[in-house]
Amino acid sequence: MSIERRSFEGRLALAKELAINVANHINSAIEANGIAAIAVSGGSTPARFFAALGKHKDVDWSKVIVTLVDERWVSETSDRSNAMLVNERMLQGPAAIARFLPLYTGGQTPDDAAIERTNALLGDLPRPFAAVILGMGGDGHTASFFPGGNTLSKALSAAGPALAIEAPGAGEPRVTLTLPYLLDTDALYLHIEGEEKAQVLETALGEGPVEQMPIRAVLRAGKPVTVYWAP
Ligand SMILES: O=C1O[C@H](COP(=O)(O)O)[C@@H](O)[C@H](O)[C@H]1O
Repeated sequence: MSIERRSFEGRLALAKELAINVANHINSAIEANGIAAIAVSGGSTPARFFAALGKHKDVDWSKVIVTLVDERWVSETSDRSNAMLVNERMLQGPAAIARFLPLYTGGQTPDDAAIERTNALLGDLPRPFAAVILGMGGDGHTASFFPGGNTLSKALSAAGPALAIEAPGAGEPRVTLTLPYLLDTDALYLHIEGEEKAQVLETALGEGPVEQMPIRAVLRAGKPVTVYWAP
């Protein structure tokens, strides 16, 4: 495992520092390739980080593509939508001109046709990502790699880009980028907050099956991961 840990006294300080680092990765990718893509997580944790990143005036946001590592299969007007969080918190001010590629592409369920639409959209992404920022749930899921996921094994091994997944703890059906697709990135971060998640990470770093705590697939992939944590 190649894991660097960075701990902060407060969540705002973490958000600002993570935003500086991600902005630097974006700028390096733009300098090298003229364009940069990042994949971000949803849920509740990234809100402060999104706000901090979106304020960066040193980024040429017209050359940035933002997508999600995973999405709940709900419309962008739902308060469960990860896209809504990105739009409301990050894609404001300087970052409003960035291009956003959603994973939810309409319809009741992420059936084959819907995932085909998602994958067609993702075809516009430059590779590798400039940065991928993962989160983690209290059950050890990351992206939508949930314990008990009906397509978990494929999600952890397929080239991707995206596939549908359902799991008892996931709420709605979901779409997730696959692990190999996410690992094709210049920089990989895991952003977690709170004592409970610190404990979950400790457990995940120990021995045990990936199926029980799918975050282990990331931690064991051999790709350097920087963990950002604040209480
Ligand atoms: O459902 C999800 O949960 C995880 C963790 O979210 P948090 O609310 O505990 O921060 C998130 O990383 C993932 O993107 C999201 O879809």
